[in-house]
Amino acid sequence: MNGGRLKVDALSVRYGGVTAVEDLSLTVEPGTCLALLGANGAGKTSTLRGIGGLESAAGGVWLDDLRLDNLPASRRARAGLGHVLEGRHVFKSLSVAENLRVAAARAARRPELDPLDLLPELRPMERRLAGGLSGGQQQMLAIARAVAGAPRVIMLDEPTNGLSPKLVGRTIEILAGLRDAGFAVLLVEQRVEVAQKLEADVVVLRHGHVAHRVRGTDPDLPDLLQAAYLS
Ligand SMILES: Nc1ncnc2c1ncn2[C@@H]1O[C@H](COP(=O)(O)OP(=O)(O)OP(=O)(O)O)[C@@H](O)[C@H]1O
Repeated sequence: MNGGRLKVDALSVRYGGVTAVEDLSLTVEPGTCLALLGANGAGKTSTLRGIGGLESAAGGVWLDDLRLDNLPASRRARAGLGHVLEGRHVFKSLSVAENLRVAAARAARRPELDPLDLLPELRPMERRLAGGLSGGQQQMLAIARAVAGAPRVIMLDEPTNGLSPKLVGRTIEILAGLRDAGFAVLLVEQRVEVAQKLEADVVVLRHGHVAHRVRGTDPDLPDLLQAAYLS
């Protein structure tokens, strides 16, 4: 079984005097997708970074019964919290295959899902340097690296950012594949269509607070988002 339940209780993230996220609680069940939507600066990235241990945060974070919030980021990752950071983090001077090997070497167990089965388009590129791949291909590799790390929950920060419409569609398929493989998927997005097509649970953030909790399939979602973006 790939997935685990991610539970976040009363998360707050502050940068000096700036409160980026306050009192945010959410749960992502295995085999489901939750999308955090909201305007620029609403606190989406800070939420993922707080959960992942990349920013200091108050509040509780659990993966099933294991409490993570007192662990450093590396231990959270080994416990099964995968994190695809904003901006295609890959080792540019290593090949695709080496990128995957490094990620697998850090993992606490073997992944049940072979990343190249999820992303077969990377197979012909295994020997190429990651730095020579297109932006979209690097984004696919970043997702593959997270899967190679044998996660149980996968967090992704704007995985469709800067992609062509065709690759946005492919990314949605890949995210659906992760969800259907049983992972709990926590996604930060700017594109409402991604949440809609994935039939995700949606949390709309506004100024670091939850403005709405709706289903991605809710026909009111675009209007709610517009109101949240304008206020
Ligand atoms: N390292 C930092 N230092 C100080 N303030 C920060 C830092 N990172 C983010 N912030 C502030 O925290 C708030 C939330 O930022 P965050 O990046 O989490 O929002 P976001 O919803 O992900 O935005 P975007 O869609 O633009 O990426 C903003 O006011 C931002 O200016």
